[in-house]
Amino acid sequence: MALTNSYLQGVYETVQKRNPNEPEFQQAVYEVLESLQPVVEARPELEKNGIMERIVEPERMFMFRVPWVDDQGKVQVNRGFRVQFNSAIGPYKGGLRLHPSVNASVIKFLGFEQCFKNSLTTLPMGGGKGGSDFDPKGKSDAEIMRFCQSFMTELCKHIGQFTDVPAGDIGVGGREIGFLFGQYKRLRNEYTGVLTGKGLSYGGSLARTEATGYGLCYYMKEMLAYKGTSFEGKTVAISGSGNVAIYACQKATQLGAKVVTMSDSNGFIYDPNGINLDVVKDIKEVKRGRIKEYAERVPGSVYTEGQRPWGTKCDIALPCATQNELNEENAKALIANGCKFVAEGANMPSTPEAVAAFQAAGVFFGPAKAANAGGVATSGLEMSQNSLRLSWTFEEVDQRLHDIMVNIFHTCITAAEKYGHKDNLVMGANIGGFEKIADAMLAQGVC
Ligand SMILES: NC(=O)C1=CN([C@@H]2O[C@H](COP(=O)(O)OP(=O)(O)OC[C@H]3O[C@@H](n4cnc5c(N)ncnc54)[C@H](O)[C@@H]3O)[C@@H](O)[C@H]2O)C=CC1
Ligand SMILES: O=C(O)CCC(=O)C(=O)O
Repeated sequence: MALTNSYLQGVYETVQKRNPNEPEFQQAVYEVLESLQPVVEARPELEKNGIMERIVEPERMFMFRVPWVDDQGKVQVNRGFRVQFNSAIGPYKGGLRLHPSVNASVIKFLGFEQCFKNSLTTLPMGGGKGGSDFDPKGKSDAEIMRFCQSFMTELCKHIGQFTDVPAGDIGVGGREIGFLFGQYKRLRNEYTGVLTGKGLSYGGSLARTEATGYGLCYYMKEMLAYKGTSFEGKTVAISGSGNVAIYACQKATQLGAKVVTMSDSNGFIYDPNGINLDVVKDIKEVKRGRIKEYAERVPGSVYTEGQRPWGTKCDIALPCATQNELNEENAKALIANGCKFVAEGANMPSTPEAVAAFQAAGVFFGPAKAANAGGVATSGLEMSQNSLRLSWTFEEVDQRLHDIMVNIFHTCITAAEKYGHKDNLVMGANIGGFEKIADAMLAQGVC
């Protein structure tokens, strides 16, 4: 599909002019505007009230200096960001990413996507995102702590449990959230649910660690059931070996599939016997090492340097590493190898050309903002538990996560069908996420 609606073309041209040199942000906006064409045509009040012009412009974004001292006593300086994109349906909510590739474009694309994702969960959360170009790779625990404390020293002026609630993303897990929480508490002298993904001893939720990967598999389970099949006996290719990839691998295996690949930014491993997650967790969560060590430890597995896993024969692909990690050529290789189902665990891992290739070949494709919404949904459940001053059991949180993912799938199916694009989950996710935000913006006047 192309962007042919003249109103939306104008909105997109303004985005290009206002955000030059921001390819990821432009890519994310283009896809959403493309999907929303039938909605804008059916609902003239959206144009009259400037909803589209407003929804593509962040409410607020700030950038700040993050100075910290390394283990040699030298001062280092990184750049911090937070975008507070849209608060129509709740306080800003979204993760913090620590990776050298972080810049304004990456943070804005992630914040924009987060608005629609959070809306799909049905929980009251607006969209935000943040991070820094700090590279945690090879840093000591003490360096990570000093960086996190410096980052929070500025961030704490702008967030709060009713304003903006950050969480983890690439490079931010339990260790970092702990350091960030400690510094917020110290500076603000308040003990509140200002972050999610917290440790269980200080207000975290059971199942938040597993939630994005598990949620991805619950979404895929519905995709498979809709087409009359299941995970049982299927071969799955996963990219990444971080939080999302690890728990996607665990749940897919529990549901009867065999996961044969995982990766990191250096290369991928192939294990024809099914990935041994204990080994991956030891490498990635304990030793913080590289995935190639897996092939050194597990007989029969192979490591391929400098490649992604998409040339592997599989029924299901779950990209769980990073944006634009699966291009048109990769999509064609997956299709040629018999892959029939794809759901995105990472944010925007497939390029637009890859998505088009999947859809043209009849591959059932679940986009990130629906398929990986289980993480933020469970963050929403962590916020609920913090407000209630109660903790739910693992089973209770997992059941709620499951039900939310099933509901998101059916929201996508219904929204796509309503606007004449049956089974197009990209259209369904964008439309389903958009309508609640648009209705809230219309109700709240020009703001
Ligand atoms: N953690 C969460 O709850 C959620 C994460 N996501 C998305 O899932 C993806 C993965 O995040 P996490 O697992 O949390 O992060 P993580 O830091 O635990 O793991 C990131 C993984 O991606 C790999 N990676 C990073 N850059 C890469 C590159 N350029 N090429 C290949 N691999 C690369 C890393 O080696 C690692 O395996 C990201 O796109 C993130 O935005 C989406 C929803 C929620
Ligand atoms: O749990 C959260 O608040 C954010 C998760 C996240 O960053 C994402 O959904 O991309």
